[in-house]
Amino acid sequence: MMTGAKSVCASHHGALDPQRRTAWPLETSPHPMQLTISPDNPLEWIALRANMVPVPLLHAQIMPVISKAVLEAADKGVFDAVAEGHITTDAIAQHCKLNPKATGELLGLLTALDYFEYHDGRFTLTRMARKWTLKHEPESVYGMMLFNNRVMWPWLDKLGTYLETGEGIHYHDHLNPEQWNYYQQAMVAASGSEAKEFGRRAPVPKALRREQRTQMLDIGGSHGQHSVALCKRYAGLASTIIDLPAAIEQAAPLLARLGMGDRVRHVPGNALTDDFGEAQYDLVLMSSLAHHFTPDQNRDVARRVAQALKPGGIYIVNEFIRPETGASPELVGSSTDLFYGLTSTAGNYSIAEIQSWQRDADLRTGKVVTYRTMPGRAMVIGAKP
Ligand SMILES: C[S@@+](CC[C@H](N)C(=O)[O-])C[C@H]1O[C@@H](n2cnc3c(N)ncnc32)[C@H](O)[C@@H]1O
Repeated sequence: MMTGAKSVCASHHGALDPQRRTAWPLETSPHPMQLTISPDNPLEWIALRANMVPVPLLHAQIMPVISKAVLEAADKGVFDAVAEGHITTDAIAQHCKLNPKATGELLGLLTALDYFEYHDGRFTLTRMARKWTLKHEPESVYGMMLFNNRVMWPWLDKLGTYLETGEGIHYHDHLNPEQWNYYQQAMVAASGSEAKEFGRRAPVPKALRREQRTQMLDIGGSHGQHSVALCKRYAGLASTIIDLPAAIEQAAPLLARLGMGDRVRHVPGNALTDDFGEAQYDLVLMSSLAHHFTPDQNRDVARRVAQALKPGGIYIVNEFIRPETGASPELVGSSTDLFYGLTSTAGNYSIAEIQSWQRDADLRTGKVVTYRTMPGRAMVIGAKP
């Protein structure tokens, strides 16, 4: 049935569509991974093509409910309750201190969304839910769900004002310590699987393979997962993470549990004003921070990074990429663009824009690595001659 939430699904041509259980041939892929409305039969396909389906109703009525339901389920411990063996509606409601009728409604929606399977009055977690929603699973996005539910959700109310004024909320300026903690936990959750791919596929200067002692600077590096991934791959590499003091207060224990000791260390600072030094780093990474800065600020960061790089060193801007308006739809890049506008007044940038900051800093550009596990993200590389 196309008109249900079940039809609003992520499909990846080339992967298994989770709702339809259909393998799509790789070579038919016109776009990267997309959130789409996916008809279940030829009649629905025709109805969709004939514009008989009220698509905006799905966006306006179904999607907000889906998002909030998933966030509340995580926050109320519903996924973990099922993992711990509370598998009937009443047992889940009792364990999570929820109303049984309301819990039944929530579980129905989450089952339609493929978080649960349901047989004979019992719920079990699907493979997808087990990997991504549980509090203590290594790649879980639980931290992001908590942050989005407790800190970010009220920000969305301000989207109308942002659209009128163009002025975002600049959350880095006024989070309280508890919110900083949710934020840093969210960053761990958001970048856990990405950091693995970054560690495997990030282009590195030859020095990292050849020399015994090499240095990395990780600007806005927070939890340090990207630094750790590279340091595990290159035994001679050590990394300095510069981040805001309030972030480091919360991120320090998150980095400590990765067990890298002094090889990956935090230094409090401000990327907008600090001098990064002179010819001292082989590699500089700035991951998911350019979208909080204006073009001029990013150009200035690139200039100071270029100064701080050794000859042959590289600067990786790891970012969500803003798709050109009218290009193939890419929901991750375009929705995060609006979201970072709302939250920081800045937003995403195109690859060409990022490369222009690097070229203005006399770095050589050309290489761009897109992620296989995350649409809309790329490493944009500038190299110091
Ligand atoms: C979106 S998070 C990205 C974290 C990490 N690099 C990643 O990719 O997962 C942005 C980080 O930049 C930090 N940050 C924001 N403004 C900064 C500034 N002016 N100087 C240094 N760090 C900053 C934040 O505290 C936060 O830890």
